[in-house]
Amino acid sequence: MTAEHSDASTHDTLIETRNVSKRFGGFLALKDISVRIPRGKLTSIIGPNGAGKSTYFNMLSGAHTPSGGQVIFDGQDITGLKPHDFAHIGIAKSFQITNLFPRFTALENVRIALQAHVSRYGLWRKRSALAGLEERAMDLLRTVGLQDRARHRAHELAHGQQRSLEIAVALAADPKLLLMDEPTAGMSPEETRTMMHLIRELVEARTVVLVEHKMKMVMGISDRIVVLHHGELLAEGTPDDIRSDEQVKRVYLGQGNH
Ligand SMILES: Nc1ncnc2c1ncn2[C@@H]1O[C@H](COP(=O)(O)OP(=O)(O)OP(=O)(O)O)[C@@H](O)[C@H]1O
Repeated sequence: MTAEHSDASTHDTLIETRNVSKRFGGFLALKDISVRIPRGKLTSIIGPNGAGKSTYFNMLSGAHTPSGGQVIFDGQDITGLKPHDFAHIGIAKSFQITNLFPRFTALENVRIALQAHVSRYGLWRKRSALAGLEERAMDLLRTVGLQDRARHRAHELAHGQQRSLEIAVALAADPKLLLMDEPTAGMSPEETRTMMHLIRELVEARTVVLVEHKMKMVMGISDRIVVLHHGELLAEGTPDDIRSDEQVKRVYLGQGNH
């Protein structure tokens, strides 16, 4: 199924790439990718190794500037904006690489992130904005299921809990779009289940895009799936569309991860 044939055009689009390409020297890593990511849904980007998933993710997060094409967010052309501007307009990302302060408690990590968000907008002048930070930090810890770990230092938390804490830190900026790069990487089956459940809960209030290797996992929780292959858009649609797509079957056949 291609972008033209999908029903994505009937959704309310939050972010969209129009004919986006990315060149690294002489190598074209992404070719004319046109995709609409619907608001309030979970969209997963999948594809075999080297398909261009990370490159595409980096386009959505602002880490890379497209070599061609446009990125439209909430109706505005944001192509070429600086990475920190992406954060300002409501795009947050949660990485595999930890960005926590390991010796600070879980609560302190989230409070610092909230404080950074509040001061960025000059809201610190309002005393009420600062006064509520601790409570809001606790609320965010509750959202990610870490309320019982608030006073634990980040480095004392289990791997899965650290990933959940990173999500709380990302949510501190109250993003419209949350981008997640392999949120269950290195997790135990139990931690993976908890994280999948959390991601589904997050989608109730915002738009989430994730890049994931685990095909089974994304099939179970995603509203929409984008499949990349050799830098091209191979297929796009609901998990059922993707499961029955002949081209996708061919690409994944024999890989043992479907
Ligand atoms: N900075 C770069 N310079 C040169 N080539 C790059 C760069 N980043 C990515 N590539 C190439 O672009 C292609 C797509 O890479 P990308 O990391 O986006 O794929 P991926 O689908 O995320 O792969 P994986 O599943 O292995 O992480 C690969 O062939 C990679 O070698």
